[in-house]
Amino acid sequence: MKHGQGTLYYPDGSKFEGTWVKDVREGHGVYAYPNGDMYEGEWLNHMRYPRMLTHAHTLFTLTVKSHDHFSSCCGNKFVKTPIVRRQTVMVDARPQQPLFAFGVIADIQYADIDDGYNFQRTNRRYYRSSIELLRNALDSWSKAAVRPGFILQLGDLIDGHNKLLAASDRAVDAVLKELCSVDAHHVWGNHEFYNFSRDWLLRSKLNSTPQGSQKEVGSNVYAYHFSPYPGFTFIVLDAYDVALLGREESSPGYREALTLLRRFNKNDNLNCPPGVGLLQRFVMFNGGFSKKQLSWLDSVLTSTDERHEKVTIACHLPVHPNSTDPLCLLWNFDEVLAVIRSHSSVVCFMAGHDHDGGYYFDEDTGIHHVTFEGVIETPPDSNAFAIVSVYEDRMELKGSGRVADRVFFFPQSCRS
Ligand SMILES: Nc1ccn([C@@H]2O[C@H](COP(=O)(O)OP(=O)(O)OC[C@H](O)CO)[C@@H](O)[C@H]2O)c(=O)n1
Repeated sequence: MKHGQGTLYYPDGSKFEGTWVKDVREGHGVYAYPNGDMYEGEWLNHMRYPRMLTHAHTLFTLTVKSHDHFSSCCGNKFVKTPIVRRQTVMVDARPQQPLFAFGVIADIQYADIDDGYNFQRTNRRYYRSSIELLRNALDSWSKAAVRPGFILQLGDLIDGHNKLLAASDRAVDAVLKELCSVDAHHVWGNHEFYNFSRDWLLRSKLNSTPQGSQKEVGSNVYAYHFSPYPGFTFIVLDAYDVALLGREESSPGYREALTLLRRFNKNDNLNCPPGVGLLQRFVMFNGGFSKKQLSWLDSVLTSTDERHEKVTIACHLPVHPNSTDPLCLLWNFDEVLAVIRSHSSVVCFMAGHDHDGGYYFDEDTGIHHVTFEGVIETPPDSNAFAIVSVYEDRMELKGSGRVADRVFFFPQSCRS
């Protein structure tokens, strides 16, 4: 057990040098990240306390007791130092400032065409005004007290109708022009593949993979992770890794997808859902993850667990059956749920695709599954976007228009 003063070297190259209480970072310490960033300050329950104050009336105190010494180590790098001390940590009791904030928006599906309807003709689609709603979202984000450091764009940026009108390039340029003032992380949805080939997308501005992590999962899978703030990781997943959309008919991914789809869907039109319940997900406009991507996700989460980070996953397709209409569920949702359930660091799974939105809190794991309402089915006098303010212990999602406000407290498992 790590207890007292010592240094822990993490497998990814980061290190924490400071005080431990029963395997938990508590008291004073320095965390050095592999990229050279460092944080020196107070720690409590594994988390940083950057809001140390000097104004007595705003403080309450927490007493951290340290005693004994280290008796185990990671590798052979621990310094075994006997230590007995009591430390008082002062914590700000005033309303807190978020550590950082980010914006979220889903299914803009812009096209310069008149309004239409979804396939079932139950919901109106506002193709032309969706770009106006994006402008309103950008305006709101730019005026936020803590401006979003980045935007999660959850896929289906432009609508498939553009392809039929030979307007794909024009439409995507128009929307990306609006987004040029922000750092957008783009997720790919089915409408990306109606408009563009996977090769084109990988070479385009819709590939927001940060430099350096390009080849992590393999050149043909669009998945990456980034850390906008120490202790927080975001993972972008490729929901059309195993799919008919965007894969060459001769490719293994296409053949694997066709075999899977044909097993469950006997309809001539593979976009027509088979059966009822969860079987409905086996349609051509959905997709799934390859073993390769799942194993990459597993390895990223092993690393974030070890660092006691909080992870948010962004993906076009929802993966929890209680957070979406089953028609919109990822094909192998059960396999990805098994992976994220086997780790402690995931706090939130954000998706789009189901324009009606959805939400489910998985009590077993403490993971919040949020499916964002689609801009495309949002009337021009409303909107569908969010700003998420991130604190040490929670994320506060402030929704606009059809998106509801929510608070996601981080599960104890990623705090200890
Ligand atoms: N029963 C159905 C449903 C759809 N199709 C065809 O499938 C393609 C994709 O449908 P679409 O509604 O455009 O996909 P979105 O990603 O915009 O929306 C997903 C969810 O439905 C939103 O709630 C399209 O070509 C449809 O015509 C079908 O054949 N049979």
